[in-house]
Amino acid sequence: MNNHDIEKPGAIPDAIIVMGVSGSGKSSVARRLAERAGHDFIEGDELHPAANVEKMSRGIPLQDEDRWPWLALIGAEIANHRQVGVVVTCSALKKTYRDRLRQTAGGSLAFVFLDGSEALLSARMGHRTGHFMPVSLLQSQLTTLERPDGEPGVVVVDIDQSLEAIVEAALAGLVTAFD
Ligand SMILES: Nc1ncnc2c1ncn2[C@@H]1O[C@H](COP(=O)(O)OP(=O)(O)OP(=O)(O)O)[C@@H](O)[C@H]1O
Ligand SMILES: O=C(O)[C@H](O)[C@@H](O)[C@H](O)[C@H](O)CO
Repeated sequence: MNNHDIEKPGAIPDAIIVMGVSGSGKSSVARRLAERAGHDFIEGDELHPAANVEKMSRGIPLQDEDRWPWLALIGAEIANHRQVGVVVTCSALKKTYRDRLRQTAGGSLAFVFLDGSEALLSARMGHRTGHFMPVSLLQSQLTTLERPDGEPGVVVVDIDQSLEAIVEAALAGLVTAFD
C-alpha cells in the first residue's frame, strides 16, 4: 500500500512504530516485521543525539527535553519513508510523545506495543551483551510508560512468546488496526 492517508481495509499500514520499554524486543521484532511487510526498517535508537546515548549509558534516565528533538527526527523520518512503507523502533513511552509522532508522521501511524512483565524484560536485558542500556534503567522506563491501550491504531502483543509468534500476532492485529 502506498501513500494513503486513509488505510485500506485488510492491508498492512504504511507507517508502523514498534514501541515499548527497553528490552521489550523492539529492534528484533521491527526488523522481522519490516521484512514480512516489505517495508523499510529504521532503528530509532540510531537517531538519538550522542548526548542521550551517553546519558543512558551512565544510567541516567532521559527527560522530556532530551526526547523531544529525537521524537521530531523520528516523525520526519517516518514522513520521508511512508511512501515505500516503514517500520521504526521508538520507545514512545508517553501519550504526549505518541501524539506528537502522530502529528508529524505525515499521515496515519500504527503502533505495535510490546507488552511484558518486569521479570521477563529484566531477564532479556540481562542476557543481552554489548548494548548501551543498563538493566538499572528498566525501573524508570516502566514508571514512565503510559500504556497505549485504546488509542487509535494500536496493537498490543504479549512478548512472552517466540519472535515469529510475536511478528505473526503483530501482522494479524495491524491489518485491522484502523477498523
Ligand atoms: N521473543 C523473544 N524471545 C526471546 N528473546 C528475545 C525475544 N525478543 C527479543 N529477544 C531478546 O531480548 C533482548 C532484547 O531485545 P531487543 O534488543 O530487540 O529489545 P529492544 O526493545 O530493542 O531493546 P532496547 O530498546 O533496549 O534497544 C535481545 O537480546 C533479544 O535477542
Ligand atoms: O525513551 C527512552 O528512554 C529511550 O528511547 C530508551 O527507551 C532507549 O533508547 C531504548 O529502549 C534503548 O535501550
